[in-house]
Amino acid sequence: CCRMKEAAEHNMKMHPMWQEPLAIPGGDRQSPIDIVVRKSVYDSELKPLVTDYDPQTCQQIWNNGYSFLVEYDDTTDKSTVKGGPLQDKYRLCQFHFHWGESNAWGSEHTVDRKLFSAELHLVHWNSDKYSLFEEAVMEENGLAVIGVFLKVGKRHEGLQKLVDALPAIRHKNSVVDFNRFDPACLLPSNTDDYWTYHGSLTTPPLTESVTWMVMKQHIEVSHDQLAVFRSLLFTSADEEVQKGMVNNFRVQQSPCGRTVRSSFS
Ligand SMILES: Cc1cc(=S)c(O)co1
Ligand SMILES: [Zn+2]
Repeated sequence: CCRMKEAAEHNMKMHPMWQEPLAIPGGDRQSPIDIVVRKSVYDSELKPLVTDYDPQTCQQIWNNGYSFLVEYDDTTDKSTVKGGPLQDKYRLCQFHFHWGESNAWGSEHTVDRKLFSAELHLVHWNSDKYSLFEEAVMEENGLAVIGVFLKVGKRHEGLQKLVDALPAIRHKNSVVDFNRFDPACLLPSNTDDYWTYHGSLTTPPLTESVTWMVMKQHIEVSHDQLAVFRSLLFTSADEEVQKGMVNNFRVQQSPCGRTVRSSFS
């Protein structure tokens, strides 16, 4: 809608990270995209996703000036995803969200142009082939990101522990300890139905190393829970002008002829 475009344009001007760089590595498999359901291709070979998360590997939550990240210890294969379109096992390193200033928009991907209020990204890297995230992030099959749409409705009990930690990290570069959080509680009940395609990170360095798995089923969070996301700030405590952390989504990119496959018919 026009208000969303206005917000996105405002962001492009205000925050360097949302200004699209002139040269993008490769540039023909960027994310996010609109998922055109009638153009997606059912692939019966796609298996169910297998996530195996250990809440003990949860370490901290911090505001990186783009979003807030919940970081996991990825020095062992304790929290992983495999199956689905993936040939290898991928280690969870962090999850974060993208959201709008209004419930009317905020997601990065859309489904037949339908916008959701926010989008969760669970970021994993290929630990069968690489030894560090920093290495995997540069490689074609380096990352696997699970995307989950958030819709405003009933309160999400599992999310509340995370929401309660946000006031402590209002400013950019603030961090607090955060333990024993099981990210599986943020997944929809049905993780067998998803769309998958090859794309990129949606924030710099925008590298084209991501196998995306976008869940068909959304999760619900309450208006109040999302309002706490919007109480975060893009800016650090010492900056004279404080900017509310909202509309931290990237504008949609061209599919460039890519096919989105679905795990369901
Ligand atoms: C690694 C990474 C992935 C995504 S999708 C993001 O927004 C930021 O960082
Ligand atoms: Zn993201």
